[in-house]
Amino acid sequence: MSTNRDTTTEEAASRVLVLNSGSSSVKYQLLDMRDRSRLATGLVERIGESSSRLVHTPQDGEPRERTGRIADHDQALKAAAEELAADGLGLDSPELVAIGHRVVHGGLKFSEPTVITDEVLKEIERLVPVAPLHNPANITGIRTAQALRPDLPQVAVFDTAFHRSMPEHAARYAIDVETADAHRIRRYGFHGTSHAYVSRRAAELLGRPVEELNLIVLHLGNGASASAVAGGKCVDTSMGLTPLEGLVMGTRSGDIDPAVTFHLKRVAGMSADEIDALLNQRSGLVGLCGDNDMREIRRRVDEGDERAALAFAVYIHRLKKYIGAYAAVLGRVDAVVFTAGVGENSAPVREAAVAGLEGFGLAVDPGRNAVRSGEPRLISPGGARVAVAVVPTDEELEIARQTFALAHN
Ligand SMILES: Nc1ncnc2c1ncn2[C@@H]1O[C@H](COP(=O)(O)OP(=O)(O)O)[C@@H](O)[C@H]1O
Ligand SMILES: CC(=O)OP(=O)(O)O
Ligand SMILES: [Mg+2]
Repeated sequence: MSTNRDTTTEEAASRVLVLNSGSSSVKYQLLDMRDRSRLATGLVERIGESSSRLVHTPQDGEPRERTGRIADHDQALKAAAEELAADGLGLDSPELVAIGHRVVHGGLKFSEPTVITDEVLKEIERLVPVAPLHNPANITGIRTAQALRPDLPQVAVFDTAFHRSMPEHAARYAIDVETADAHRIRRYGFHGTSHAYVSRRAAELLGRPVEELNLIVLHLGNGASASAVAGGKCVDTSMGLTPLEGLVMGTRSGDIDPAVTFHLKRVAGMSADEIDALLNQRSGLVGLCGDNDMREIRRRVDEGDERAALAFAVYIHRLKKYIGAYAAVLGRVDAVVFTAGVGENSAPVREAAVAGLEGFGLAVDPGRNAVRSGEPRLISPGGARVAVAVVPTDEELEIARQTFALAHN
């Protein structure tokens, strides 16, 4: 009898809550892993400001909105828990099997999803200086979730994990080896959950095993990174020790001459913290033109705004350089894949990124590129040597999948 009941309970317990805590936002999703359906999704934005906003969307209902100051990530998560409870999906449910957390920096230790122990949490804390915008928020999310459900496994899924396969020559900076090793200075890479998921989905779209494919994946969100993926494994990626290196982003500079920092210190008298804030928060698209939303930038470009046009041109030029670099790293490219907010939605970015790269076998069909869809799709012309694709990312589903698999073992 009791065995039967246990089995039933185990079968019923199939829900995973996923938390993706960013510097000023929390995205959350409650998924039922039997059919991977989303029972509820939500977003808390502008945490810490007076204009905070929570939007909660139940599976079969209308979105509900709360406005007014949400002081920190702890309050944000508690507000999300209240919204879930209002739908009968409270965190006290016995059907919840685990909580999965996106953790941005996993350093050298973590290359797999990991059940969070005190020791694991200490290591995530130790890595705060190399992910100052992200790890502190991830830690608060973990602590609040632990307090709400101390009995449940809490699982960390690391942005860095997928990139641990990078060969040493791609992960090393060309600086003194002893200094680098003493301070664990190397290239870690981020957005790995997205790069891995999108690579697999791109292979499905192309109808070929991922093991046979060489892909360039362009994750263009507010943070942005490019990866060279050979046979499903990352061989190079544009972010480094921190998520500051590489592409031009919403507020981050991406690649600059490291001497710019000494120059700002010596000549402009700026402190390390001031330079950090400049490069992470007041650079990139926002630094170049005052806006970081690609929709707004394109609107301004279309109206003839010169600063927006320059920002767009700098963004595209950097993107092209990485496409070219990764074509060289891979030797042969089967597909270039666009993903994340900008990559999935901005036809002008995709068109401009590939323009002039016919010599690499790259082209975009204007009709296909103009299609708006939530589905993976090809945007290259029929018969093109290299496929160009749009593949929506789903970091939350991937985190849920990995969390569920680990909680069941
Ligand atoms: N329709 C659109 N056209 C162009 N850009 C868009 C569109 N929708 C969203 N974006 C861009 O996507 C960005 C957010 O991407 P997202 O992947 O959600 O970022 P993050 O996860 O880093 O917050 C926004 O800053 C905006 O520039
Ligand atoms: C690592 C990183 O840049 O993440 P996000 O794009 O969420 O800021
Ligand atoms: Mg993102």
